[in-house]
Amino acid sequence: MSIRGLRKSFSGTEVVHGISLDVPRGSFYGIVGPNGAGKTTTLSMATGMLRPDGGTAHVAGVDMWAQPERAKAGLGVLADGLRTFDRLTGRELLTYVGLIRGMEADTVATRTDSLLAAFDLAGEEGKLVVDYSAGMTKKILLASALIHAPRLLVLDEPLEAVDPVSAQVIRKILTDYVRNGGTVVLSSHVMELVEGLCTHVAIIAKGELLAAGTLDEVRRGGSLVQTFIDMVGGGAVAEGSLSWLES
Ligand SMILES: Nc1ncnc2c1ncn2[C@@H]1O[C@H](COP(=O)(O)OP(=O)(O)OP(=O)(O)O)[C@@H](O)[C@H]1O
Repeated sequence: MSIRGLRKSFSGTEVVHGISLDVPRGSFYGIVGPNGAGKTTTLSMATGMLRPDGGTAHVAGVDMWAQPERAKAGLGVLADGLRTFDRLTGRELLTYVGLIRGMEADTVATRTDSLLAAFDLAGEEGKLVVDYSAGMTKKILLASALIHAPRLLVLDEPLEAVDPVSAQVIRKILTDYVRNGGTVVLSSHVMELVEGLCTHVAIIAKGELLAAGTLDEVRRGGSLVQTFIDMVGGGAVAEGSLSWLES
């Protein structure tokens, strides 16, 4: 994936100021940044969900906004807060997503079985997605992003609200996926996760790219948390400003 000069304004205020980033094929790319930095906005523009005000995004050489159908064919997306067809059961949702991707019904059925089992949702398959917990919803949406076997996965906060056992399962699925030639881009606030999983990392703050490269290039011998805090700046609470909280 390659993005060049992506910009976006909401109500006249620019929140992404021309971000460019190259994600090498086969990399596991972590995007980190403080709340409101512009990670979701940037990933939404790169994956064809939010029209940029300027700039371009290419997936496997295909221009996302000029040829969205072609660009999206090899892409799986887990968006943050995106609504889904939640009046379907987990099995129905996976079947629906597989069929609208143009896959054969037999293949959809086989992959649905294996995804429900892999994400430990097989026992819940009769439940409507609207009644799923936050972590279960994350898992079924991740399964939906995988059913057409994309070569690139873009995941916004894939482990948020997920229990430790499921998180371990998701980590293993993603690591195997990259080992077998896939490319993953994920945003996260959890530095340990990014340091443990990712080969590359980008730090975004206030709508700008502060650093990008391999994990070692970015953290330069230190920890990612320290690099992040040094670049983004600390968030000290002024002494006494919450004194009313003290008993
Ligand atoms: N639809 C919208 N309308 C108005 N402002 C928006 C909209 N979407 C995002 N913003 C603003 O754009 C900025 C960047 O938001 P974004 O969600 O991209 O940040 P983020 O880095 O993903 O944050 P977080 O880590 O908290 O999820 C924020 O100031 C946010 O309020």
